[in-house]
Parts: sequence; C-alpha cells; structure tokens
Amino acid sequence: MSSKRIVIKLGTSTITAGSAKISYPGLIDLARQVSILRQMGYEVIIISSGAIAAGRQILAQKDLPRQIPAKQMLAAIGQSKLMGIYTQIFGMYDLIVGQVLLTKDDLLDRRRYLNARNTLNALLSYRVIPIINENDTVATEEIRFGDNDNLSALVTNVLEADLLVLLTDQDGLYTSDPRSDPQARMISEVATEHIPEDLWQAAGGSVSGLGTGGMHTKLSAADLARKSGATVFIANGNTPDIIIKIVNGAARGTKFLPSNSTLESRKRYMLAGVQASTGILYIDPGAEKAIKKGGSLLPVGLVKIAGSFERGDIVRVRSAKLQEIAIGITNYSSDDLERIQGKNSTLIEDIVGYSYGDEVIHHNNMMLV
Ligand SMILES: Nc1ncnc2c1ncn2[C@@H]1O[C@H](COP(=O)(O)OP(=O)(O)O)[C@@H](O)[C@H]1O
Ligand SMILES: N[C@@H](CCC(=O)OP(=O)(O)O)C(=O)O
Repeated sequence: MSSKRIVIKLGTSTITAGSAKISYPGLIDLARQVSILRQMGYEVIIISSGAIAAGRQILAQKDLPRQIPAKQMLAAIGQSKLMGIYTQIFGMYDLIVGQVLLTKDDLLDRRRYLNARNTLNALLSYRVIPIINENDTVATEEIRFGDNDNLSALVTNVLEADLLVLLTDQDGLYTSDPRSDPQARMISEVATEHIPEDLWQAAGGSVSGLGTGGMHTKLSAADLARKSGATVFIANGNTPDIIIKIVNGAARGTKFLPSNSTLESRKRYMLAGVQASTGILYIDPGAEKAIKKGGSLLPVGLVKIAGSFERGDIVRVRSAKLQEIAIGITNYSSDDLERIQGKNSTLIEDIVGYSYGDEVIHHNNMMLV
C-alpha cells in the first residue's frame, strides 16, 4: 500500500446536520476536506448513512417508522437521491464517486469478502471515492449490519485502512450521554489493549430519532477496527475542518490507538467473520495453556460447545472461566464436535465416520485475542 487510507463514516446526524433534511452545506464542506486529503496523498473511503433520512425528506414523513419494510422503502427512495447529491457536490471538486451497497453476508463469506475487497481496491486505483451504505432494501434481520458503525469497521478491516473516523453529533465518547448528563466528561484517548468495561457501560444508545446505534455501536466499531490495526477517532461532524484537524493531530475527539500491528489477511478475515458468529467452544485449562503457547486446539480439550455452525465457520474459543482466548476456523461442525468433545483425536474417524484432521482448530487458523 503506497498511500495512507482513511475510512470516514458519516452518521445521519452529520449528513442532516441534526435537521430533517440532507445538509448541502455539510456535504460541500466534506467534499472540500476530501479534496484536500487527496492532495495530501490520502485515499478516502466514505461510509454514508442518510438514505432513510433522504427518503423521509422526499415523502415528507415526520417520524422514523418502526417497521423494517417501511425503513427499507424509505432507503430505496432516499439512496438514489443521496448518491445524486454526492455526485453533484463531489463533482464540483473534480472528485468521482462510486456507490457500493453491502450487506453483512457480503463480508462474512470468504469469497464475497475477497470480491468486495477487489472491487473497492479497483475503485481506489481509479481514484474514485467509494460511497458505501448498507444495502437496506435487501437486508433482512439476519444479514443486516443494522448500523453503519459496524459496517465502517468491517470496511476498515477489509481495506487495511490506517484510520477510521466516526463523525457524529457529539465531540467524542463521554463518561455518560452528554444529552442527559451535564457532568459527563469527554474521554480523549483509549490506549489500553482492551476497551475498559466502564467505557462499555458509559456508551449508550441513540435518542435523537435520527441515528440508529448511538455510542455503543461506535465503541464496538472502534474495538474491531483497532484490532485490525487502525487508529480510530470519534469526533463531531459539525466542527469545521474536523477531518483535516484529525490527520494533523489537532482535533478534539476520542482517539483509540491500534491494539494490533498489521495483521495478515487471513486473520483480518477471521476478525471480521467472528462478528456474526454464534459458535463458541469452551475449553479446559490444559487446552488453554497449549493454545497460548501456539499449539492447536484438539477435541480432548473441549468441554462444551455452544451455537450451531458448519465446518469452515469462524468460532470463538473461551476458557471455562468464560474468558475469550482466541478465534479461529473450525475443522468440524457443531454436531460433530458434540460427539468428539473430550475424546482423543485417534477416535475421530471411528466416532463420526471421517476425519478432517486431528485438530478442531489448527494453530495456523487461530488468532489469540
Ligand atoms: N457515552 C456517550 N458519549 C457520547 N454520546 C453518547 C453516549 N452514550 C450515548 N450517546 C448518544 O449517542 C448519540 C450519537 O449516536 P447516533 O445518534 O447513532 O448518531 P449517528 O447518526 O452519528 O450514528 C449521541 O447523540 C448521544 O446522545
Ligand atoms: N443505512 C441507513 C443508516 C443506518 C445507520 O447506521 O444510521 P446512523 O446510526 O445514522 O449511522 C441509511 O442510510 O439511512
């Protein structure tokens, strides 16, 4: 990678500047900053919410509907308007944009993950700015990201971006929601390997009637992106020149330092995939010790299996004390593992009728967390 990559996520609250309409001045200011970033040698990817808001604007709907099909309908109406505005405003700065609509499934299946990566890289190599949103019209409950914070972290992971900027209507992450707590203090930096529990408690949902996830989904996004090797910044999208200030190290906001250095492609994929996984393998202290020393996970160390999964799926590995130890790609389905748990690997073929190897997860397909 020759130039630095920045993923910028704009929430509905930023796209509308807190109103019921798409904010043209706000998007003009964004385009101007993106143009400057490009001159500074950065590649820029935008994750943009706002399709539902644009749909509401067109149909003059006052309130956000609760039902998913009604939101999907609004997104279908609004997405094309939103892209029209991006094309027009970015065009004023000679910037070409390309629409990319994704669902969760597109990034959790290895083949589609690689396809999405290829397309996004092709757009960037043509100096096009991808404008990404969730494909709301086809996304059912199971394949929904549900919030673009999560999608932005997965895109950061896929594109090996250096920086994820989450723009919202607050200056950053506070010790509690500043809308309801005047004593709330902003947290300026998170540098610990794991995000502290009190920050997870502090990060609440969205109350504005504009956004979806609130601060909690931004924290989950920050967690994934920093594990993927990126720096993350939560900042106020209404602050003038906010993105330029962030790259120049002069912005107010919450900065999360990366908790991992560059990760190889397979590990990045595992990190992305585990977000949707329901599979959990509970292991005994002997297996925990072996894994931590770089060994593979064998069936003899399995004490319990939770969730339903197939061979090749990404699963979590937890200790008997419920601590997350690793994630990895399983060689056996949950049904098979129920039958071989606690058994010596030499018995696998006798019990299930075939063998995909001695290991439940080979150490090459495992990542300690
Ligand atoms: N600890 C916190 N710090 C800052 N904001 C918080 C916190 N907890 C909850 N929030 C809420 O999260 C909102 C931002 O998320 P959201 O409404 O989803 O916006 P966006 O459209 O930008 O994604 C804020 O307006 C605030 O009310
Ligand atoms: N895909 C939806 C946005 C979903 C979403 O995450 O919204 P937000 O919390 O405002 O970033 C849309 O375009 O309206």
